[in-house]
Amino acid sequence: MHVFGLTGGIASGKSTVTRILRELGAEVLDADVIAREVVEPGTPGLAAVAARFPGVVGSDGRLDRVRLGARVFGDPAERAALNDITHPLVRQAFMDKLQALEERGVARVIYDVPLLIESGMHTWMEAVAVVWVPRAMQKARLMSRDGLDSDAADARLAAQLPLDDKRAHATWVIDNSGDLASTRAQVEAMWRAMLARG
Ligand SMILES: CC(C)(COP(=O)(O)OP(=O)(O)OC[C@H]1O[C@@H](n2cnc3c(N)ncnc32)[C@H](O)[C@@H]1O)[C@@H](O)C(=O)NCCC(=O)NCCS
Ligand SMILES: Nc1ncnc2c1ncn2[C@@H]1O[C@H](COP(=O)(O)OP(=O)(O)OP(=O)(O)O)[C@@H](O)[C@H]1O
Repeated sequence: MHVFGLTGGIASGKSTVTRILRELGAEVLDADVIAREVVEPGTPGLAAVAARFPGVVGSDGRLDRVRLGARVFGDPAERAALNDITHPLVRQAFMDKLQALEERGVARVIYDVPLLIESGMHTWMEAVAVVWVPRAMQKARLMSRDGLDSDAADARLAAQLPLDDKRAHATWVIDNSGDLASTRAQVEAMWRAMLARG
């Protein structure tokens, strides 16, 4: 099975690229979705997060993501503590899903991971796609999509390697600074290249 990594930065356009890939018939696994599954109510993941970060589970038994985000995005040590809990769980769940897809005979899988390069997981991938935009555009899209002020956007951007550094690891760079038609054309070319690998 071919396993390709897809990454970018917050609000760089990974979801947009993923949507196009799925339309083309690609099987895409999303680390943000898996990261939510491993902290669903009743999971060992949520128990571990709750033990390390008191007060982040609401009265409904669900993770209060806004409160936890406020604790970790501006604080590298707290973020590292959260990553130490969640990342091994996300990795294991990804491996389980990959195995299930392999058993179904799926030939290629794309794994969408915001922190692919920060976590070193890009080295497991056959090839890597980076969804890139200039930093000022990334910040503007982040502020407008999530309703963040400038400081909150900067805190989230500072929690990730800059896109200009990530693109150095890319087999394919998708430049998402143009219109959606331009992005679509690049994604279609990349998908053809993935198919051509057999
Ligand atoms: C801190 C949490 C609760 C904030 O939740 P929220 O709903 O606001 O954001 P969401 O999960 O949708 O993430 C949005 C984006 O934030 C960035 N991000 C998320 N977690 C991290 C992190 N630990 N470090 C740096 N950036 C991160 C990613 O670009 C992600 O796409 C949540 O992101 C979380 O539990 N993070 C830890 C798990 C993780 O590392 N996930 C990333 C994929 S492995
Ligand atoms: N080519 C484009 N032109 C204009 N706006 C765009 C383009 N691509 C994405 N956007 C907008 O930018 C924002 C970020 O895009 P998207 O949600 O796809 O990013 P993402 O990388 O998946 O972000 P995250 O990892 O934070 O979920 C969205 O509001 C989206 O509608």
